[in-house]
Amino acid sequence: ILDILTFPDPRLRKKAQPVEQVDDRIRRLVDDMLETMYAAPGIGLAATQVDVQRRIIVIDVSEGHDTPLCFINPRLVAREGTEQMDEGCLSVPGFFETVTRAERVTVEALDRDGQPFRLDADGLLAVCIQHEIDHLDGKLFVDHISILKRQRIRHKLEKQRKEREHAEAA
Ligand SMILES: O=C(O)C[C@@H](Cc1ccccc1)[C@H](O)SCc1ccccc1
Ligand SMILES: [Zn+2]
Repeated sequence: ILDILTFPDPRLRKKAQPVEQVDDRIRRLVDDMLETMYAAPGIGLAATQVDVQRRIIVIDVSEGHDTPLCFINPRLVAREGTEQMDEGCLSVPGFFETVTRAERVTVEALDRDGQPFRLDADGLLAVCIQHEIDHLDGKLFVDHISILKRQRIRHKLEKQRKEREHAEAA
C-alpha cells in the first residue's frame, strides 16, 4: 500500500514524465497503485498521487471492482459534449464539488504489456479518465471550482493535518 498525498501538498502539482520502457519495475508500480486504489477505496488513482512523477493511471469503475484498467502515457485524442458530476478525490478527502467535463472521450495509451490501445469512454469512466489525466498534469478537481471554495477546502485540510500532527506528537 502506497501513501496518498493530500492537498495542498506541492508534490501534487508536479508534472508527470512519460514512461520510456514498460518493464517489470513499471508493472510492479501498477500493481502497487491498484492495491492502494482498492484499499482506499477508490475507482481511480494517478501515479502523481503516490508521489511518482510518471504518466501512469489505474482505474476500475466496474460494479464488482474486478476490472482493473491501466493507462500508460495516456492521451485524450477526442472529446465530445459536456456533463457535470459531483467529484471527490483521494487526495482531497471528504470534499465533493460539481465539475464540468467532456461527456465522451477517446483515449490512446499503452497497456501494462506496453501495447498501444485506444478506448472510447462515456459516463463515469470518461469522467474518471479526465480526472486522472488532470492529476498527471498537476491539476486537481478543486482547480475547476471557485478560488473561495478551494481556499475553504485548503484551510480545513491544513487544520485537520495540524490537529493530527499535534495529536500524534502528544
Ligand atoms: O483520483 C482519485 O483521487 C480517485 C477519484 C477518482 C474519481 C473522482 C471523481 C469522479 C470519478 C472518479 C475518486 O476519489 S475514487 C472515490 C470515488 C468512488 C466512487 C465514485 C466516485 C469517487
Ligand atoms: Zn483525484
